[in-house]
Amino acid sequence: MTETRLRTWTHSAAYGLATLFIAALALQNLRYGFYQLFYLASGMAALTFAGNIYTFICRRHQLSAPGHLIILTGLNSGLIAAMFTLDSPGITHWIMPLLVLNLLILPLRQGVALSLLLLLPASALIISEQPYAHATIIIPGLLLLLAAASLYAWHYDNMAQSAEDLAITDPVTGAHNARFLDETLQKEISRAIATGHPLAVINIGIDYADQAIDLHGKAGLQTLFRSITEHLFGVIRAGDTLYTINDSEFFLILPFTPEEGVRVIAERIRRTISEQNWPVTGKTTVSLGCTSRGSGDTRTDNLRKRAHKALEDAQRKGADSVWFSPGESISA
Ligand SMILES: Nc1nc2c(ncn2[C@@H]2O[C@H](COP(=O)(O)OP(=O)(O)OP(=O)(O)O)[C@@H](O)[C@H]2O)c(=O)[nH]1
Repeated sequence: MTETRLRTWTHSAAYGLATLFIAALALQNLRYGFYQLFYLASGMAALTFAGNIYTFICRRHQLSAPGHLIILTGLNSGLIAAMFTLDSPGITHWIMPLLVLNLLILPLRQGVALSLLLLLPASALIISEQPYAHATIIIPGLLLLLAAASLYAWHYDNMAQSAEDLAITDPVTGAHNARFLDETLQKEISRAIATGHPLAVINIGIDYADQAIDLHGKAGLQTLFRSITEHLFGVIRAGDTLYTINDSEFFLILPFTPEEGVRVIAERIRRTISEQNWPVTGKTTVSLGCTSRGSGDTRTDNLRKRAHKALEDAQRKGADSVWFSPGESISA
C-alpha cells in the first residue's frame, strides 16, 4: 500500500468514526433536551463529515492537503468557544477524541500545535471550575494522551521516512542506488535544458574488481567499495550526487560543471584513490569515463551509455586512467 493510500484510509476511518461518535452524542443530547450541546455536536459532526468528503476529493494528494488544517481548526475552536460559553462541565471530555483526530490527520507539528492550543485554555478552565482532585487527574491524563499520540505519530513519520530512504539507498555503501540515478539524472537534464547550465557525469569503475573478488571474496570487495564511497563523498562538492551500481561501479552527477571542470574532478579522484592505502586490497586504482551533456542529450540513456562507453575506453587504455567523451551537439 502506498503512503498516500494509507493516509487516505487513515483519514477516512478517523473522520468516519468521529462523525459517528459525535452524531451519537448529538442524538443523546437531543433526547435529554440539551439543545445547545445538540447544536454544537451537530456542527462538529457536519465538519467531520466535510472532512471525509474532502479526503475523498483529495485522495491522490493526502500528503499535502491543506483543507484538513482548516477543518480541524474549526473543530478545535468550536469546542474552545463552547467550553467557555456553555455551562456544561462534561464537555471537557470531548477534548480526548479531538486530540487523537488532530494527531491522526494533521502533519506532526501542526497536530501537536493545534492540540496544545486546545489544551491550554481547556486546562485553565478545568482548574478554575472543577474540584482540585478532578483537575489533577484530567489535565495530566490529557497531557499523557497528547504525548502518547505524538510519540506514535513521530514514530510513524520516521518509519515512512526510513522506508523512503531505503528505497533509494544502496544497503552496502549508503550512497544512492541505480534506481534513484535515472530519476535524478532526468531532473538534472531538464534543469540544464531550462537554465542552459552545463551538466557532466562520471562513471567510475574499480580496476580489476573480478580479480579482487577471486582473491578477497565478495565481502572483501564490499569493504573496499564502502571505503571508496566514503572517500568520494569527501571529494565531491555540495550539489553533486553519488550512486553505487553493479557492485563495483560508481556514478557521479555533477550539475553546473563544464568539460574542463569534469576533467579536473576526474583527475583528482583518480589521483587521490591511487595514492591511498585501502583496506583489504592495499593499493587500488579506478578508471573513469566522463562526459558532459550536449544539446542533443535530452534523455538519461544517452548520458549513461556514453559515460559507460567512456569508462570502457579508459579501462582499455589500461587501469588508473580517465577518458572523456564529448557530448553530442545538434546545431539549430
Ligand atoms: N561538480 C564538481 N566540480 C568540481 C569539483 N572540484 C572541481 N570541480 C570543477 O573543476 C573546476 C576547477 O576546480 P578547482 O581546481 O578546485 O579550482 P577552484 O577555483 O577552487 O574551483 P571552484 O572554486 O570550486 O569553482 C571547478 O570550477 C569545477 O568546475 C567538485 O567537487 N565537483
